[in-house]
Amino acid sequence: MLSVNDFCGMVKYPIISVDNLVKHYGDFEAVKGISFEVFEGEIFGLLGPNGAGKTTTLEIIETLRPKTSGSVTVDGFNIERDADQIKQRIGVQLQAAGYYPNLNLTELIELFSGLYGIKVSAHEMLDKVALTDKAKSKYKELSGGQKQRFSIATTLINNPRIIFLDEPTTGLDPQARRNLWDLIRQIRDNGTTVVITTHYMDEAEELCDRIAFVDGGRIIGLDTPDHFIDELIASGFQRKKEVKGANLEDVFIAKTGKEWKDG
Ligand SMILES: Nc1ncnc2c1ncn2[C@@H]1O[C@H](COP(=O)(O)OP(=O)(O)OP(=O)(O)O)[C@@H](O)[C@H]1O
Repeated sequence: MLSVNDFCGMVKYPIISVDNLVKHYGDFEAVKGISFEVFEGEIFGLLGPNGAGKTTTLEIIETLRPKTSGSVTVDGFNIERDADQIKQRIGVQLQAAGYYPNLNLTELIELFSGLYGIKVSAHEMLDKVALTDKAKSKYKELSGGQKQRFSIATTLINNPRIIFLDEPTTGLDPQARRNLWDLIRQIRDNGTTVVITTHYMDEAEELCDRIAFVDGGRIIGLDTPDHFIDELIASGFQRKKEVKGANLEDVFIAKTGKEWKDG
């Protein structure tokens, strides 16, 4: 039966629930009892400085690292009891070091799909990330932006419900970053929930539907970027200097264009 909320389009299914999660590395408490939910179909950002505990939290949710205490469910499955079901439903961006140097992109996609025990069209996967013209290239021959796009393609092979991207735009130039944001939005719009970590404030503001600020192993705020900013302004905050309606990056993009420059 449909609820009133269904008619308003307001029903939000918590596809990830993290409750009082704690992680110790020896005597050091890296994650100090954090709780949050990620809703189906959103881009959710964990935003914070180096060492805040973002990657640790992500790896526990991905079932790649054991927790110390607390509970985590992913699409209704428990990270300890149902790790296999969770792995089938998620896509995780792999580290570059994991790619076989002598295989081309088509062969790598075929290899990964074989590991999942499924058959996908390598051309279709590369098309999703605008890399069909690099189908015969080796990973090491790609630019930074192309490498990131390829690694995002590998997260989509098993048609996951959720993908996890750990600092996906680090080291990219402005065009490549903006193009990657477009790609991530497109993935969200096609129905996949996206969880990203970043320490770039502009990236979180531009890309994320909701963000959790993580600092020293704790969540110190969770909201939409708009609400965070409105709340700060309502509290009387004013920038010291009037900010111009554009910045140097906008000038650069306007002068150089926004097409795939790295291809
Ligand atoms: N395997 C480990 N053994 C011991 N300490 C660790 C380990 N992994 C991470 N830490 C520590 O836990 C804390 C959180 O690390 P984590 O990588 O989760 O942070 P982060 O927010 O992802 O940072 P970054 O943005 O630098 O990736 C850091 O102080 C880090 O040194």
